[in-house]
Amino acid sequence: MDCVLAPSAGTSSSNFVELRGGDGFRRLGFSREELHFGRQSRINLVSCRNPSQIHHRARRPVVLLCSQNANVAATESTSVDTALKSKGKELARDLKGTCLFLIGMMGSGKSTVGKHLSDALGYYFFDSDKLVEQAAGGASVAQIFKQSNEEGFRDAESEVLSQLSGMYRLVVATGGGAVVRPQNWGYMRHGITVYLDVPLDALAKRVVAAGTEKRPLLGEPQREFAHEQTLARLTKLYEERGMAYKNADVSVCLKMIANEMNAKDICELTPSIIAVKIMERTQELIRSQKHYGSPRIGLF
Ligand SMILES: Nc1ncnc2c1ncn2[C@@H]1O[C@H](COP(=O)(O)OP(=O)(O)O)[C@@H](O)[C@H]1O
Ligand SMILES: O=C(O)C1=C[C@@H](OP(=O)(O)O)[C@@H](O)[C@H](O)C1
Repeated sequence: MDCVLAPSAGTSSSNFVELRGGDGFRRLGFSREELHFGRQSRINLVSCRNPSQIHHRARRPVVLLCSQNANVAATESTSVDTALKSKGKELARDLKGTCLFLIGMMGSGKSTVGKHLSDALGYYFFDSDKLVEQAAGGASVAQIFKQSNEEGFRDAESEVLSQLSGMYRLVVATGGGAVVRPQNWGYMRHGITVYLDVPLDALAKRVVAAGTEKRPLLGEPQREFAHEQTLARLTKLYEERGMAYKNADVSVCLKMIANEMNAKDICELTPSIIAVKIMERTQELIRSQKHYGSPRIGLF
């Protein structure tokens, strides 16, 4: 189904989110309650059938894929699938609608793992880069960097995170650099932040394989030195941001998981396995916080 995240027509003070399917809003039957918006949120759900009526500082409405029902490839073993489902049900009960914000370096798997996670939890999945692109009228992240510099991209990213922070039952894949702005932590702290800690060498392999053109901060490496040059860029970025990632509520270190599972390499850790590990660690956090009393769980 498509999801439109956009401010309300004609006013700048109140925003809204609309979920709609190909057959229209009503048919899918989403209600304010089903979308689980916070009462204090600036975002109000309204029913609007014509997104072209929506204006926001002359930007087009944000249209994104909301992949709660997306087909996550069913290529993994039944036991992992079973663990994913049962852990998902358990954790969803504990979370009480609290959102999960995935943070980590480019290529750490925030989007890939996030979709499995949202599927297991029965949550909606949002990719903040995609929202930023939609807000910019469909321009790619690379184009936005060119047109508005990194600062312009970061402003749009903060705006998206600000809007998402008022919602419930979301898994959000943030951009790798979202952690550098303190204000973004204020937004993400409405939910639980989960750091995907992946070795830099593996990140370099993944992003080179996926193509670096979608990630402008990696530049344009020469083909024959793509791995080395990308690794060098990632290492520099990590030196600048590594400490920020450590602020996450939950850290999932792939090397540690591989050790625990006696896996030879982190390559053996499929997105589903990682999603299960994230849910286990998040459940531990919630259960320990219940003991001390957490202001962030159970708002919903
Ligand atoms: N657990 C994994 N094992 C192998 N490849 C992965 C894994 N997670 C992600 N990838 C791959 O790495 C690349 C980057 O993943 P992506 O989810 O886009 O990362 P991010 O959203 O953190 O930038 C993609 O090509 C994806 O298929
Ligand atoms: O690390 C970063 O600063 C960035 C990461 C990218 O997202 P991914 O982490 O999804 O690749 C994207 O937001 C942009 O290219 C900047």
